[in-house]
Amino acid sequence: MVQLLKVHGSQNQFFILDQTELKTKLNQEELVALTKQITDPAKGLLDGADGVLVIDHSDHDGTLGSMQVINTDGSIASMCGNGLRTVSRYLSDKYHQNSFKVETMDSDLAVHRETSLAPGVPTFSVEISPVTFNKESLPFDNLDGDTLIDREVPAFTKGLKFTAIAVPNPHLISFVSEEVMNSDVLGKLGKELNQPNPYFTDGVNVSFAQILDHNQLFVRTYERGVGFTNACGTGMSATSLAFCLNHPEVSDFEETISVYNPGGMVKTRVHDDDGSYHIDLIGNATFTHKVEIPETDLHANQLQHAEITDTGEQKDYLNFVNDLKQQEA
Ligand SMILES: N[C@@H](CCC[C@H](N)C(=O)O)C(=O)O
Repeated sequence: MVQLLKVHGSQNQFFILDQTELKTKLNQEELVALTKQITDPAKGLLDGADGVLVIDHSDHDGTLGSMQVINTDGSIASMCGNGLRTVSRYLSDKYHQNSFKVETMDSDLAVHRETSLAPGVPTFSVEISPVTFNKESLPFDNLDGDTLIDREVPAFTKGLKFTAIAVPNPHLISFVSEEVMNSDVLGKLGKELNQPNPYFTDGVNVSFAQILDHNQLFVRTYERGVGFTNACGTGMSATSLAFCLNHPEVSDFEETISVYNPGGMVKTRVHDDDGSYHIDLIGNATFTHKVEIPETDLHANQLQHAEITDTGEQKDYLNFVNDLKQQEA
């Protein structure tokens, strides 16, 4: 039997598969097929998820393992902030270390265990970097200029300003009113830019943000390869950077920013090292279920013999979210 975990960061949900625990690792084709099946709300397990996080060995200095991110549609993402927190907890528990690095597609990122956000809510801080703005790294095309920072793009939506940032996965961000946040604009734009289109040929994660107060945001994201999610960690990190750059009167580099999202709340801290940026993303790493499954079934993409155990952790997470709502009221 092999153990998978169902996990979430701000209720952005994933299954974790540790390839190092298998007799025979799943090949890339098997991983993609498993992801499409297990994350499907109808055909998968536990109402599906937003992707699969695949852990493997890493031989890089200071790392305890590597993480590959597979979106629910089978596309591969270079990074996942909420996912990295849960992978960090998994590796931290497995190797009894609280501060280390995790190899991701583009870089080895520093992570560490943090003081819990609330009782029973394990919390991790992860580094979000490298950060770039140039059109080649996102990539984008057919928009004026080599970067897109706080500019109107009428082809996207009239009257809104957009900022494009790679962290290193691609994000398009707009600061909007409450009315626009509650409209169907984000859903329509997210869908348009994640089907064949002349602007973001590889698709893009689209986030709308509302400024709530000094160093306080609400962010909602339509994710590439997934659709609407409860939260997107890299999206909230990129949005925090756009907040510091575009709205300096209500935000501070190096200070804690509270980022509320439909799945809860995270904290970010944006660092400016002489124009080179990186972000700390701090939030929950919750394991909701353990899934035991025969290894042969995993290779054959058959899920009917999976045995599921509830960890009981979600109760504490929901208490944390309820406390946030009470503080708001
Ligand atoms: N939910 C993630 C981002 C996952 C990848 C994204 N959909 C992409 O394709 O870039 C996060 O928490 O960062």
